[in-house]
Amino acid sequence: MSDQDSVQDVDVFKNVFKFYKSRNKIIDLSDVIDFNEVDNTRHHDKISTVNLKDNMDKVISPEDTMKPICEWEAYNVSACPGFIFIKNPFTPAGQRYWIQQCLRYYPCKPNISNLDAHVAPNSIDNMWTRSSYVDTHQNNSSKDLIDRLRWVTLGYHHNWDTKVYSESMRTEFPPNLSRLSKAVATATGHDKFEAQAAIVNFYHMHSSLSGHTDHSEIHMEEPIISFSFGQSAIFLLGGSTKAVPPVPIILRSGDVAVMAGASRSAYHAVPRILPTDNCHVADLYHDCTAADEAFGKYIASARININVRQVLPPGQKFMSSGDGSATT
Ligand SMILES: O=C(O)CCC(=O)C(=O)O
Ligand SMILES: [Fe+2]
Repeated sequence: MSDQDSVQDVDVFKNVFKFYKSRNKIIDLSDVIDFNEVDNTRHHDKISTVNLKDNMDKVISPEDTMKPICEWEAYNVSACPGFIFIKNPFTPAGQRYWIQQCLRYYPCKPNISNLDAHVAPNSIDNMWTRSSYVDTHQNNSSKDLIDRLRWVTLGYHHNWDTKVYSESMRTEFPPNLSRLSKAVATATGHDKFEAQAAIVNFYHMHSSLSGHTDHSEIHMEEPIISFSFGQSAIFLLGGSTKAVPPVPIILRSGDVAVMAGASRSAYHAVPRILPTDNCHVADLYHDCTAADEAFGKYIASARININVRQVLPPGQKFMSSGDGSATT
C-alpha cells in the first residue's frame, strides 16, 4: 500500500462526515438507517431486532417517564457490534420531563457548563425562568443566555483539556438520571452499570460534533448510554479507526443509543442536525400549559443529547491517586 493509499484510508470517516455536514446541496439521506422505517427494504439487511430483558419491575419507568418495557423496540446494527438502538421508549410527558431537567435544573450549580467562564452562578441558576422563552414580555434585545448554553457536565466532570477525570472535580450525579440510565442498562443486559459521569450537549440547527472516541473512563467495559431529545440528528458510528466507513443513523426525539461492546470505543460524530420531519416534537407540546410550551419553543430549533458513562471499575467508589494518569 502506498503512502497515499493509507492517507485516503484514514480520511474515510472525515469524508463521510463532510458529506453529511455540507450545506451546499440537498442532502441525500438514502444511506441513512432510519429505525422509523424498519421495513424499508434498503436497510433491512443491515439491522436485527434485539430482545430486551423484561425482568426489571423495580427499576423500570424511572420518575414514571417510560413506556412499559414490553413496548420498547430495540435493534442492532450488523456493522457495529455491541451497538443497540432503542426507538423512543418515553411517554410524551416523560420526554417533557427530561427536556425540563436539562434546561431548568442540570445547568445549575454544582454542575459545570460552558457558561461558567462568562457569567455568575446565579445568572445561570435563573437563566431559564428569565429567558424570553418563559418571560414573553421581556424586550431584552441581547441573546438569551440559555441560547449560549452548549454543554453541561454531571458527576465526574469531563475535563475538556486533559480528558482526565479527577476526584476533586466530582459532584453528586443527579439521582433521577442515574435511575433512568440504570433502567436502560439493565434492559440491555448491563445490570451492574453505575452512572458516574455525563455530558449534556445542546445543539442548534447549524451545530455539529466531529469524529471522536470517548476513552477517558478508567473502566471501559460498561456502555455509554445516550438520550436524544428535540430536533433529529444524523449520527455516524464507525469503528476502531477512522479508516472504517461509518454507518449513518437518524436519532430522533426520545431515541436511546447504547454504545456497548466494540462500539463503546468506536469513532462517532454528529455531522448534522435535521429539522424534525414529522409531528414528533410538535406533538409533545400540543395542548400543554404555558410553562411547558416554553420548553417546546426552545426545542423547536434545538437538540439535547445526554450521554451517561460509568467511570470506575465495578465496586470502586472513588478514584485512587494513580487512576487519573492511567488514561490518556
Ligand atoms: O450528540 C450525540 O448524539 C453524541 C454526543 C457525543 O458523542 C459526546 O458528547 O461524546
Ligand atoms: Fe462521544
